[in-house]
Amino acid sequence: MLKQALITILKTKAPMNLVIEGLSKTYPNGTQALKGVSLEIPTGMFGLLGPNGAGKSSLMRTIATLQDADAGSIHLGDIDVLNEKPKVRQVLGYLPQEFGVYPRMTAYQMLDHFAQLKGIKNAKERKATVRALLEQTNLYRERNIKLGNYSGGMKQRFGIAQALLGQPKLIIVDEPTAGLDPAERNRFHNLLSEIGEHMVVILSTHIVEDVTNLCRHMAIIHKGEVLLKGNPREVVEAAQGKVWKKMIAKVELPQHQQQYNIVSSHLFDGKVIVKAFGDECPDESFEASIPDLEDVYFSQIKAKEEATNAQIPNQIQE
Ligand SMILES: Nc1ncnc2c1ncn2[C@@H]1O[C@H](COP(=O)(O)OP(=O)(O)OP(=O)(O)O)[C@@H](O)[C@H]1O
Repeated sequence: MLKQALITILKTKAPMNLVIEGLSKTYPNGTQALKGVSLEIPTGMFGLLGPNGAGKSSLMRTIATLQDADAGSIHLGDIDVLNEKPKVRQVLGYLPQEFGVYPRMTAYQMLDHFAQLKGIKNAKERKATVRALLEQTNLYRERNIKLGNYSGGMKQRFGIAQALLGQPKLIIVDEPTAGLDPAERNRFHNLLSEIGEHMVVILSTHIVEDVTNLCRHMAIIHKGEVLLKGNPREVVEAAQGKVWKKMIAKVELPQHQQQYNIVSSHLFDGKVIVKAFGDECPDESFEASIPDLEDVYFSQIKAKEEATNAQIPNQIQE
């Protein structure tokens, strides 16, 4: 019975792609949060990577039918997301950035309540579904603990359990691992990757490691624009021979930032390792470094920042 319920939860008919085309959004205060975003997101884990304020939540909320766009389209399979909101809500599981729970209810009571709201009326079916989800998210043993006493990681796993109710075809998780300790993060990663085998899972995050570890496809977004998209491994391969590193004293950092295209700096053993990005080795004081996704991410963000800053004087002249 339990196994059957789990299979039912995870079963999807045909794989569904999420296709976003030319999506734009400007808030009433004039902030342009999305500027013509286009993405094709297949079944599996998709990482949407960007710093704070990049536009990730705006995009997630629009896909989750919680806010409207000014222009563009979103299709999930044959569902027109912007114009068929009730249909989307039937196949959507959403774990928002701020996920509120009733602290005095136990996980079991709350999930049972959510299951009723999702329309699972049959008590026997609901019991099996709730149990299967608590098992899957590794919370069954803690099912009778009040949610107010859950740790951050347990709350996030509970958030996934509620998002999985109703056999979703699309799961959206917004910044889910912020604030989790390494063990909890690891557990959460395992859970997400298991789910990602069966449906479209969009993971919005500013934590590069989450995307490296989990995602088959990704995009980097900043200032409302998609800067790069692809497979994380291929994206990193394309940066081979372009990352250069050097160890310096802390006091030398400002001068290096001025002189070279430094994309990141990490403290190491009381010193600083700086990394520069470029086709040529900056000079003989640098050595070649094996690139990783963080190098690519920082170089993209920096290039975008510089391009935006370079535009400002032109705008003033006009
Ligand atoms: N309701 C709103 N009204 C006005 N501006 C908004 C609103 N929501 C977001 N913004 C602005 O839109 C831009 C994108 O914000 P968004 O929350 O989508 O980014 P984010 O990548 O999710 O960042 P964070 O991780 O900090 O939430 C930011 O400049 C933000 O200040």
